[in-house]
Amino acid sequence: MASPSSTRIDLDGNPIKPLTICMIGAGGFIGSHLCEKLMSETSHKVLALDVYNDKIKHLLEPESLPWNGRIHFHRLNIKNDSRLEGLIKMADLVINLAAICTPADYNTRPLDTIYSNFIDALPVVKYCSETNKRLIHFSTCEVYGKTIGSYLPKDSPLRQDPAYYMLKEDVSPCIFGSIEKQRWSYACAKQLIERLVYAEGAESGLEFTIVRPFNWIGPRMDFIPGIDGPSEGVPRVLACFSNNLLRGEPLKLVDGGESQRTFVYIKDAIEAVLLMIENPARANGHIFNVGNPNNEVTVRQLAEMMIQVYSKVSGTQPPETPTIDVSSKEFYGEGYDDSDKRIPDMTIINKQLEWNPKTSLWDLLESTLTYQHRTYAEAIKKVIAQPIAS
Ligand SMILES: NC(=O)c1ccc[n+]([C@@H]2O[C@H](COP(=O)([O-])OP(=O)(O)OC[C@H]3O[C@@H](n4cnc5c(N)ncnc54)[C@H](O)[C@@H]3O)[C@@H](O)[C@H]2O)c1
Ligand SMILES: O=c1ccn([C@@H]2O[C@H](COP(=O)(O)OP(=O)(O)O[C@H]3OC[C@@H](O)[C@H](O)[C@H]3O)[C@@H](O)[C@H]2O)c(=O)[nH]1
Repeated sequence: MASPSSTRIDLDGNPIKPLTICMIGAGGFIGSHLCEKLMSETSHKVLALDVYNDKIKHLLEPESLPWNGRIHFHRLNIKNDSRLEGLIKMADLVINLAAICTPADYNTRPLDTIYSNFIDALPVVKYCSETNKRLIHFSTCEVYGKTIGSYLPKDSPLRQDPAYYMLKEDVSPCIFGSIEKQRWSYACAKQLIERLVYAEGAESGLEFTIVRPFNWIGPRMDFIPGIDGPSEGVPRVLACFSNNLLRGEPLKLVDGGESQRTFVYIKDAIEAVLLMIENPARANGHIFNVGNPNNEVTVRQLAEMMIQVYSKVSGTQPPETPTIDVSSKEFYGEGYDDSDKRIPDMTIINKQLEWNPKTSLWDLLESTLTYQHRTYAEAIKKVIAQPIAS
């Protein structure tokens, strides 16, 4: 690990000046890993904005930590807090991570989803544009929606042709379902804010980078229902399956678990974000896919792998019925729809930032499920042992 005090060098051999970064949504999954990286390996300062700070508490206290004074937490909701503009003005760079980004919310709370991903992000773009601050905005791979190939007949040989499924930033269309499929409220709001950021770049000279994460996973992702989140809450798939494994329940496969995803380890992905932060000349004006095209599985295969890995790291037997099928209507409610397949094209990020992911799916699941077991197994045991209130 590089010492924060040693001068860091960018990809073109120039020394990197310490920055003040205004990170909005710093208390979330990605934000917590990014703060950790910035504190342990760089000299940059972070103004960390969020409604919650549980996931970065270990960085904020005790005062004796080597990065004391380089990270300051500001508890605020960007919807309605006048301090936002002043904090952006204090920074050299703004990173916006704040969003509602759990699929269970997209069709059940579409208004909150659209407001969070579009309306609430507007002032951030506006202040950055007005005060000439560089912006790294977090979008999503969901802006691609479904692949072109998904509209071909099931047995069409063209489905094997990458031209029909590979997702390219500067070429692929954004294909969403009908308006009544409210699943796409999130993707559509993210697409519009991307277009706005891009237009501010074109018309007002905003220096921006847009990140499209492809299923980043790892420790601290979302919550375990009934332990550090609501009992009835539905997090993203890693936390759903972790919860099932911790409780010894079958893993639920939505619509047969046929959808395909590529998963990237959070620590690999954070390396890419650090390259963007420290190489503005190479990152500005670009939209980057950040994912691991080599880690593709169906959701069913992901479940099978997680069952095997969890059994290994916890020393427990897999559940007798390892998986069950549930309909999407039963699991997510009316208006759910899904992306069929998500393989990121890596040409642009390879060329601009020389970044490639390193960690295999098996290895990233092993370290993540070891963390899940250590963090939650005892708490789950206690909850299960409690008599149900009559
Ligand atoms: N994790 C992934 O694989 C993934 C994939 C695609 C896109 N993204 C995008 O990356 C970003 C971060 O995702 P994450 O996985 O860390 O999610 P997360 O939910 O863990 O983090 C988001 C953080 O933003 C905060 N936040 C939300 N609204 C806020 C508001 N109004 N004011 C202040 N803080 C607010 C939340 O409290 C939370 O801590 C999101 O924009 C998401 O859409 C993530
Ligand atoms: O218990 C579960 C949970 C989820 N799933 C399925 O697993 C797949 C992945 O689900 P996730 O919860 O990780 O969410 P998705 O990959 O669909 O979308 C995510 O990707 C990009 C980001 O912008 C967001 O974080 C989120 O929208 C979906 O096909 C979902 O239907 C299950 O089969 N069982």
